[in-house]
Amino acid sequence: ASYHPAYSVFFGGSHRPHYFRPQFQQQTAPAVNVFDGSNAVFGNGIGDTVRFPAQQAPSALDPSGMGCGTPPAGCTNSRYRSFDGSCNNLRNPIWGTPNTRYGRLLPPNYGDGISLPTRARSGNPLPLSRTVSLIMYPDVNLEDQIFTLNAMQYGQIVTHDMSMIAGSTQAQPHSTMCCSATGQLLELANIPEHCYPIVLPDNDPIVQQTNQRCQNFVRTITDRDRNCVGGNQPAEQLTAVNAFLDLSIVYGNDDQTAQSLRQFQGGLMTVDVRNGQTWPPRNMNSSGVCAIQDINEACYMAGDTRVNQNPQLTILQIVLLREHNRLASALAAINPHWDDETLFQEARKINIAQHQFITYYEWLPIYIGYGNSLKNRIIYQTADFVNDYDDSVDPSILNEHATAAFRFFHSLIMGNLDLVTEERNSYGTLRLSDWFNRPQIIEERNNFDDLSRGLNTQPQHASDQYHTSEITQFLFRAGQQFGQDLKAFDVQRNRDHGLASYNEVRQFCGLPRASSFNDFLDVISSKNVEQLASLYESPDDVDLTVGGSLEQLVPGTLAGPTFLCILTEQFYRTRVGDRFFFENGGPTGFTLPQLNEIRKTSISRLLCDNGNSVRAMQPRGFERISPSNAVVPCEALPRVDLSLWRDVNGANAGLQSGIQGSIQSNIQPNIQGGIPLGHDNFHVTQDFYYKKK
Ligand code: HEM
Repeated sequence: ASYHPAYSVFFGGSHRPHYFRPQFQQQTAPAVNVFDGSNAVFGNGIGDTVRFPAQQAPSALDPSGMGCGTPPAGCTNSRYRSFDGSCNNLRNPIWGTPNTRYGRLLPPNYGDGISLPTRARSGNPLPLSRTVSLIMYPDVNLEDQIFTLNAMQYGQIVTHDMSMIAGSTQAQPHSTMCCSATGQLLELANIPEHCYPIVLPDNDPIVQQTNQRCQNFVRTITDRDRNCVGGNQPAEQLTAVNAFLDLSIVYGNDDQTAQSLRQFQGGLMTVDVRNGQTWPPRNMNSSGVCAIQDINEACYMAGDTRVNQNPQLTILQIVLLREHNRLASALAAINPHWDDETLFQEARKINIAQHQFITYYEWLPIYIGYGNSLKNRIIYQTADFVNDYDDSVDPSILNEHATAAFRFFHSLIMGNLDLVTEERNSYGTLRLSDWFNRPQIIEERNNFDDLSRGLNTQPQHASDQYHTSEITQFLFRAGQQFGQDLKAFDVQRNRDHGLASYNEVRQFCGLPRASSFNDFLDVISSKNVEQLASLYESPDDVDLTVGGSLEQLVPGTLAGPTFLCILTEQFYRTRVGDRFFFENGGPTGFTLPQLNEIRKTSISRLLCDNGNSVRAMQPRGFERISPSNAVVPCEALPRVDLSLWRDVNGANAGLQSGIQGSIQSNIQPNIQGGIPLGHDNFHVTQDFYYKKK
């Protein structure tokens, strides 16, 4: 593929490798200092209380002065994360917490400048989102040649860990989307499910189903948004979950949920036992979260309300839940003197670290490229700590990321889920739309293991504009003939959130601004440019979700340049804005030997250790099985040696690792890279990417 020279500024051998940072920082809200230093009491050590004024100083960008979250009165300088993410940033303790605003790269583009969904520049309505979906996102079944369905599925785990629109189709209960002028959350009782009128010819089956119940919806949102922003500030949507990559999908986003999921014995999470296997506890209030047909069918409870959404998502949630209990039990055997709280928190800390390692080092390079990740300081080649925490970086999830760029990967979804034996024979398949919000199927027969192997065997759908009709015609059909259209939702959300246009973001990301549709030809095929010109009045009207999804992929990544720019920025912030990121040394971190054990983990080993009786996997589970990635017995895959967590002095585990960690972190960390990491995962991946380029 030929690329516009502008790309090389971003992704090629640039003289300015960290292109994103300075430019992005200008555009985003300046850090609001909670303290001026004089009244701050920073603790010197773990367990001290860090005090700060209960309310932040107002700023132009945050008229309420406190986002929408309720700031805690003080932070305990704990060695463990809070469940809601508060006090991760000690200067801005509500950064990244639930019910705070999404971040934004560019100012919103609301139809009325404040809160109405985006309109065409002429004032006319934009093409209907359902029409855009039908024309631009047809169902053409193309397989990814390299990556497995697990690369898609882990992506959904990552996104559920990072954000959820408050009030979305799946947020339970339907809560708020923005904050009042005084900074209070507005509770939105009795708002119907978040969906949109889609006015299309009456014979469109989805329209028939959804129009009726959505007819008053846009009006309600508009009134609410005006209230929320005091009438003169643009609305900002709220995310219902904490922004950190902290397995909140397993542990919950608040203390109450976390408590309800714990057994308070042996550090364990509560599980139900059936057929000799452990399963998440039953959700006694299945209405709205499950579409079960019989009250005896499973409907699970987890840290995230979306856990039941599709069988493969539920499998990964269960794997991560079982991993917690596996770790807690192993730690209890190694350190019999540890109490429930220490076992729970240490197991949680290891589980989160493994998840962060898999996400950043095994999964993310597939999506955003290995070289790009290295260059932008998102991953490092090192066997040392990486102390890159920056308390001026706001970890909030960007609206452009959650509502446009990251949703592009709905393209990777397959409409069928293969059941695969230990011999890697695919003997059957499940139709995705038969099993939305109906997880019982994974407890039947050998399905748990067969679907796990399917995840690592079946290819994902290619990253392109084509989408399975299982999500564009049959989403959540719950036994009906037709369901909803996820891509129509994606386009409509873009407008409801008033995202800056494709052309604006394109320019922001360093590509030339288009003044005619033909100017898009540098990155979009002529057929797609023609279709855009037939749908939209002006190149400035093209929705970010739509334009970005049509760009040719940057080699070695699964995204075009504009989405890649957004994704890269988000994953930078998610890492550098997390005081507890697993590679940081210091009092909240691991010892260096422990950290290098964490770096041995892999998605395949997780599936091996937490299946019912999975006996073999290929080493790189996100890559399809091949002679260079052949299935091997589980024991042959590297595993974290927990004996390094042996508490020799009988001291509290965290304190032990904290002391060692802080001593180690005095050694100048190697954050420039260069020391090869003794881990196979990305060596091969790296070769592959460079070859492909
Ligand atoms: C079978 C797989 C999947 C299904 C059925 C699914 C379905 C959905 C649904 C129903 C929504 C909410 C739509 C709305 O109300 O606006 C959503 C949101 C989203 N999805 Fe997916 N999805 C899947 C996989 C993925 C994957 C693989 C990714 C990325 C790698 C992804 C990224 C997102 C993002 C970023 C959002 C918005 C999150 C937010 O609310 O902030 N999804 N998805």
